[in-house]
Amino acid sequence: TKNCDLGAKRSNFYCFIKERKEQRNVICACMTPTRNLGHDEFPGTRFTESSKYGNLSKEVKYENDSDVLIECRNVYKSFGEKHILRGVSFKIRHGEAVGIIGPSGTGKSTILKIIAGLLAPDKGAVYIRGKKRSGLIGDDEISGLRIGLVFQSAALFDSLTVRENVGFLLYENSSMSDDQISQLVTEQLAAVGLKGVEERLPSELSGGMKKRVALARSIICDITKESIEPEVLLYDEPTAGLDPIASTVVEDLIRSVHAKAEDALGKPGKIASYVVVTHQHSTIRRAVDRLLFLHEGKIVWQGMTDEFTTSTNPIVQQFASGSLDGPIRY
Ligand SMILES: Nc1ncnc2c1ncn2[C@@H]1O[C@H](COP(=O)(O)OP(=O)(O)OP(=O)(O)O)[C@@H](O)[C@H]1O
Repeated sequence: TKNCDLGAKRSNFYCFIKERKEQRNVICACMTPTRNLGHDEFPGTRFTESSKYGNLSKEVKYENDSDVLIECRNVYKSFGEKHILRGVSFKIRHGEAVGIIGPSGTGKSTILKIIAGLLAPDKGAVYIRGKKRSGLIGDDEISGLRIGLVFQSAALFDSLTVRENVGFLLYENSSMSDDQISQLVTEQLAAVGLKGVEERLPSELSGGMKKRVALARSIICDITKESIEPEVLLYDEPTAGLDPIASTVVEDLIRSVHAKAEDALGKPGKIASYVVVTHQHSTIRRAVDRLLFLHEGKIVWQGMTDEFTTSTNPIVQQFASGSLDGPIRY
């Protein structure tokens, strides 16, 4: 593939992009704003208790909702007879780094897809900056908040080079020249610690490198636009299948592209908030600040990361210890 005629390849590339229009929306989607937001300070918090697990579940209450970017309100989702989500409610605020944890098959990936607009809830709604989303993501819902979904598998296009994968949205959507896109791709790759891999195919990368390429693809944006919307990134098990050191690299990268941190080039990160679905304790400890525990279709516990290991909630204790004894049954 690398040696084929560039023109033909580029032409195939655009055909490919056209065919993959649905998938483009998977990578990054845009929605309409209702409020003017943009600070990193958190309002004061207090805790209230509520759930069928008695006084062991915490719900964080904030003084106001002016910094809420995404809200899931009473979301239900079934697949046939399987009732997966049964009234899931939570908010993602500007500046937050949130983890969603819970047993396998409880609907963590499903909730990310609903937030990203790839699946519609059966009941309940997703609010983007206070505005109820009417349907799935569409091309006409552009401006205000970008939502990127980084798949567990990295979901790179096998027949495209790293450069084409990372620049995918810009080749299709922006008025940037090829040279500009190329330069930006190189910069974004450097921001996730990758150099000299632009012309490689995904099959020539390790699992960890693929995840980093997927991350570069999710943070790239059209720099010629006058205003660039804040972005929320959704990571679906970003460290699954990686060795402990490669996991640490990815966890630090996730932190580094956050607006509160600096990327590998020392520039402030661009991601306003992010949500990570994970099973890995290292990712919970290193990459997120607040946790939501999904079980039996609902958020049954939420708290700060440091409360995860000290919680007396039997579900959290069982999950943290990996014990077979407890309320979670397989
Ligand atoms: N498109 C679909 N059609 C039918 N069933 C689905 C679909 N998507 C998900 N499911 C089912 O919904 C349940 C929840 O799936 P989901 O992938 O959201 O769980 P999860 O909590 O992310 O699991 P894991 O931790 O194992 O990745 C599973 O039983 C899955 O088989």
